[in-house]
Amino acid sequence: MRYVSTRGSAPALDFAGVTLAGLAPDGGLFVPEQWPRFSHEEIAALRGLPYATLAARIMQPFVGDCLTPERLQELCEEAYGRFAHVAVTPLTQLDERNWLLELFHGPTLAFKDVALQLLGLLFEEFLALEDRALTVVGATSGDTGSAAIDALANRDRVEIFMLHPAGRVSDVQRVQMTTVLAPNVHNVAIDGDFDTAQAMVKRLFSDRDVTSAINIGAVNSINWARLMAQVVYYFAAALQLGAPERKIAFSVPTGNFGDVFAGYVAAQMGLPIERLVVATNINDILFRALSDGDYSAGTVTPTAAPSMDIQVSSNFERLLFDLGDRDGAALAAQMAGFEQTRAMRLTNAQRDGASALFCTARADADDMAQAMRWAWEECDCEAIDPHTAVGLHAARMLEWSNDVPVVTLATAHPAKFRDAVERATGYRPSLPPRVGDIFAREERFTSLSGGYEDVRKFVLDTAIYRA
Ligand SMILES: Cc1ncc(COP(=O)(O)O)c(C=O)c1O
Ligand SMILES: N[C@@H](CCOP(=O)(O)O)C(=O)O
Repeated sequence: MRYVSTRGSAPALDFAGVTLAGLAPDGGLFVPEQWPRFSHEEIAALRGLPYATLAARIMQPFVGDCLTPERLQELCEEAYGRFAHVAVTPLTQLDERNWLLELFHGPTLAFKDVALQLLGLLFEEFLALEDRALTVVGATSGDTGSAAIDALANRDRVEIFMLHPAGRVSDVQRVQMTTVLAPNVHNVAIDGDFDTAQAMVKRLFSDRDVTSAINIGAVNSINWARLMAQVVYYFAAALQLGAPERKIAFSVPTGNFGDVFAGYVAAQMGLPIERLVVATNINDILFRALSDGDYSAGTVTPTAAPSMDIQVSSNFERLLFDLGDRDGAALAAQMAGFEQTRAMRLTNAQRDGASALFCTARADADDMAQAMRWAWEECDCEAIDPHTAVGLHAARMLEWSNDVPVVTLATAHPAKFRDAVERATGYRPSLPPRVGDIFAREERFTSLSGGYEDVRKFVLDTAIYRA
């Protein structure tokens, strides 16, 4: 399998190449040259497999000959062996139509662990083969940071700089990152929001002084391997609910458009998906883009679902590329316009293509609180976090044909956002024992307030590994 850039002018790479490269050198995002496709019979044959085996089967066509099937299976067993639930991503039924897909049984309590536990192992594998080291630079609104740090702390040949927006992550998210004192972990709090941090990270990838000094890599959903691993749980859930004989809908709390794009990939691979609901909070650029073609970034408003406080949704570019006849030059021009003005209109082809599979809904603070209360009061004391609540609100307000099960992705453990859950329901979820005594530990991070130049200097001065 080869991978091409959404902006059309970077050389194609294999799976190991894109895993280590992160962002394409032309500023685009890597996507597979074509979508692998499973037949109805091949999908039916996946039913009942243990999660790690299912993961290896779904991912093998993307990995190609960069890993043998046996080695991929071993890595999946190691990555998913750390999850606290034997099913890895279990389903819970809420009522006759609604289900939750619990994606928070990994070490850091959010769906990011599903991909990042594997990505840490893939880095180690490919870096050893190539005998080199990687300096990962990432941006987080809270969950990617904790999951990536857990996955990479103390690993050989890799170090991580993680930028989080100061004061805009939950207390649990912050200490999950800042109490990891491993020498290869560098936490940075920046002045600004997640979009500012993500823009800095992308800029570092195109800064010649940086790329000639360090081998820069990515753990954000910029990195194709992140999305590939997230495709698996769409299959896992749909197979349990009757696929491929039955169509399933998914409601996905969305910020950077990575998780829901993984659902789109599952559909391209042949999984019968009725609809993908792009559920946003009031930072609603995707809601506006999908409902009336207006992709323009406003300012970020802090909400009770801080991980989705995003206005520039990185992976939307991957969808626009696929819906626009994969014309990299045209998309490069469209994205350059967006980067200058922070606004763009979707073309008719992009809008029509998106509406065939996606629909969208938006949740404000009351909607989120009501969804958390509904789950708690009407569904046998089911505590859900505010991000999941955005998805559940959308799942419940949209109209569905009779026999379609609707699966809301439960993207974080309620204890990660226990203040918001308590405000809505009166119940304060406790942190599971696997998180340990994080509030008793020493915190360490560097605060940088001077913008891009400060961050760049810090990375160059601090990096352990050199290109
Ligand atoms: C808990 C949680 N839910 C939902 C999202 C949104 O996912 P995505 O950015 O892949 O759209 C995030 C952040 O990515 C998150 O951390
Ligand atoms: N919500 C994310 C934002 C970064 O998204 P990513 O999926 O591109 O890594 C976070 O928790 O950091």
